[in-house]
Amino acid sequence: MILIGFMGSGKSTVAHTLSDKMNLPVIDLDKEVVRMAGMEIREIFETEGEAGFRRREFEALDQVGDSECIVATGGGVVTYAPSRRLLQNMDVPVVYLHADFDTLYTRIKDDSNRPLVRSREQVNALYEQRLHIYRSAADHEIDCSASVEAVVSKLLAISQIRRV
Ligand SMILES: Nc1ncnc2c1ncn2[C@@H]1O[C@H](COP(=O)(O)OP(=O)(O)O)[C@@H](O)[C@H]1O
Ligand SMILES: O=C(O)C1=C[C@@H](OP(=O)(O)O)[C@@H](O)[C@H](O)C1
Ligand SMILES: [Mg+2]
Repeated sequence: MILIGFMGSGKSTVAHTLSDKMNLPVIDLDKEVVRMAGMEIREIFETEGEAGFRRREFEALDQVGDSECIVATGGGVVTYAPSRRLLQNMDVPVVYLHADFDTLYTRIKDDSNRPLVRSREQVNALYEQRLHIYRSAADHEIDCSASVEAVVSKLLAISQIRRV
């Protein structure tokens, strides 16, 4: 299962709970990029720009291949066409974690680890730009403004559907 959605939708958090329940490993693409680059995300953005980060994120996604796991993507993975194509070609459900902007912004506004979290207006513009891309890239959409446990239950239900 591949989790997509805006920053703060809980992809990294719920991937871990889901992995415990499904007994599958987690791949958090941000962590893979950091590991493969030997640099923090902020450092990659500073030295290589967002374009460099997207290429590294693509390489990390490409390495997932067909391994059975829970993938927590970074919120911008869908903005890079080669990564979108990879997502499309992976034979696992892609789930979009959706919430309204205020819910997400409250979760991320004080976290300095995300270079694209700038002013509220800038982050809101990014959210508006990306909404339709998430929807067109996903097989399923769930509301992630509920508790982590509730979100995980919905994801478990989706994983059951696809197994039949
Ligand atoms: N369902 C939820 N309800 C409340 N807070 C959440 C929920 N999911 C995630 N969070 C919190 O939001 C922040 C961002 O979560 P994270 O998993 O890093 O999101 P993402 O990987 O999608 O950017 C974290 O502080 C996390 O604890
Ligand atoms: O939305 C984005 O462009 C980004 C989201 C981040 O991941 P999370 O969605 O896990 O915060 C991380 O990949 C990077 O800061 C860029
Ligand atoms: Mg994350």
